[in-house]
Amino acid sequence: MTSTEGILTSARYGKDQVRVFRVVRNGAVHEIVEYNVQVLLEGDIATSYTEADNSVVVATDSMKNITYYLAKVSPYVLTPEHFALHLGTHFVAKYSHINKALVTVEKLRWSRIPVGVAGQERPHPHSFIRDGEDKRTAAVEVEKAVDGALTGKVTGGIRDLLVLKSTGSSFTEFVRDEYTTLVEVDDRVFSTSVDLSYTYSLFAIPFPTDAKKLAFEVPREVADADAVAGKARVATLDIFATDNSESVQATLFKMAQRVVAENDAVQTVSYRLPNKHYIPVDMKYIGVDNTTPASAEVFMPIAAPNGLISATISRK
Ligand SMILES: O=c1[nH]c(=O)c2[nH]c(=O)[nH]c2[nH]1
Repeated sequence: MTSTEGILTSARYGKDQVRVFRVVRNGAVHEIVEYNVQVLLEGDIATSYTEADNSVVVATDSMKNITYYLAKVSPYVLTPEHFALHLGTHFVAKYSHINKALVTVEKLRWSRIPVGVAGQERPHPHSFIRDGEDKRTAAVEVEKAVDGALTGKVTGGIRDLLVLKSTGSSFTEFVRDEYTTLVEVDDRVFSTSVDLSYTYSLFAIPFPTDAKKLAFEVPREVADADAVAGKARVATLDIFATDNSESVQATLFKMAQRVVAENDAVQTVSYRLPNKHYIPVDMKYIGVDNTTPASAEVFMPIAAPNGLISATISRK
């Protein structure tokens, strides 16, 4: 017997971890991207849950097929934000009962291999190296209003950007009370795995005149997504490396300020920074000093627990 004790209050479904590799051949010089794509749809799909009505279900297998098809035909495939927007727009334009598409694209690193003798290397036209485990991310929402008007919301970002500095970080003058055991340090190891996301302002998307033709043009609000992503990564690394950090919080704020300052299109910047602790090993038992900031040379990297510092900085 079907229970009527509960009601469906929200529903979305789709395909996760669609792995896509695309090569664009410009003569001998190839451009490549490797993506992990997630597509989730919302709309008039309640009966698929409540009445086993599959007539409203676009199969997640079809969503996977559409992802590969657009990877083949979209002129925007090389930029994660643009590809995600094209995909999202296609879903809501093609299926009248779908009113929201949430598409995330995670871009894996593949950089050109520098070839030649050391010091005089040149980027190879079609050979690449995974030069980092960090991923560029794009999260897009395309929403269709009841009158058919489309709006787009785009969030770009980075995740898993692992960094460490062996000095230029202190932590002092925090609350001291009966629970405090942490000692103040004017020099410490600072390591984090950067998780960054930044939002663009909401924009209108012209309704594709012929969904079959996949009509889509990149809105000007997100036209510079590649440049923004590049500047955000450089700013993050530059501030991390050069800031005389007084805390993860203070360094985070400087990073975010710079991303806002350098990118007119960016409205809010959020960082989530785990503080990956490195504890100086106590060697007093063997008569060796390794615990003061000046003497500490051997550290124990601690997997858990970690601090977790996050904040959102919004354009004034
Ligand atoms: O930069 C830091 N911020 C904190 O909030 C904190 N708390 C802590 O124990 N160590 C640190 N370091």
